[in-house]
Amino acid sequence: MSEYALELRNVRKSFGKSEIIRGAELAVKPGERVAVIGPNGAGKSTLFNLISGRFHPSSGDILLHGERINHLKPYEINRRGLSRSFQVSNLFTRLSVFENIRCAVLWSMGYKYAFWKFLAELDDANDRAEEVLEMIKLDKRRDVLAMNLTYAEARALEIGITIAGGSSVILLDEPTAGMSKSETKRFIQLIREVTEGKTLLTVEHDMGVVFGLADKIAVLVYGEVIAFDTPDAVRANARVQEAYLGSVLAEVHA
Ligand SMILES: Nc1ncnc2c1ncn2[C@@H]1O[C@H](COP(=O)(O)OP(=O)(O)OP(=O)(O)O)[C@@H](O)[C@H]1O
Repeated sequence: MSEYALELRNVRKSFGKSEIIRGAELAVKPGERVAVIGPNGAGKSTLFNLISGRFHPSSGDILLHGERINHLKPYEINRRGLSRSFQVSNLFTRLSVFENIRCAVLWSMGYKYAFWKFLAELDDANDRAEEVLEMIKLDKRRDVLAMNLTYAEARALEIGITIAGGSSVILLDEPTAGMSKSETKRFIQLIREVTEGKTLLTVEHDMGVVFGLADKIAVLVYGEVIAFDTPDAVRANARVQEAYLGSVLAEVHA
């Protein structure tokens, strides 16, 4: 077993002639919470798409628990224990909160339309769905249709769907985007709770969230990880100050 939950080794990705990811390196230990930050267009979303299998690297390796996942499809990577947050628009809006979670649980159990298997597993799926509802604090909203949730509740449901299958590596793309300050604060706490003991990667622009949530920060600039360290070390890193964080921190302080 590898020492790392997730590893990127000299990962490159080009679209046509433009190289967007240029030799990215990252080694995340099990249980670490990592925020990926960087200027607009640095390649953060592309990196997430590479890790979750939506894109394949042009070269280099991506390893999940020591196993190469470069050429696997998203669902194959998911089956190996990596789960990426779906956007709110991917919720089943006409299903209840409970049913949304149960779908995610059944999917993770490998339910493949076999009715006998479905019946045998339904009790387990129901129990797990109830457990997840409590974790995301939507148990009192269990029968509400997803389309009738508030924005923050819908984002909590999205997190619930992401963690429902028990994946050990979780990718969240700007989990607090669009939330008010007080919602954001509560949500950071929720994310901390539901990802306890798991490996977490987030893409984040909000520095309050980054410093509130992350054990480590990966700074991506022009498709390269120029720093990967604790928040304090990254804050003090001259190269990061120069390339990115200096201006962002000045803004935050202002
Ligand atoms: N499928 C694609 N085909 C061509 N170019 C792409 C594709 N996906 C992303 N790019 C380009 O890659 C670059 C990096 O985009 P990406 O969305 O990964 O950056 P980002 O760091 O997530 O940016 P932001 O912070 O603004 O969301 C951009 O110049 C973008 O136009």
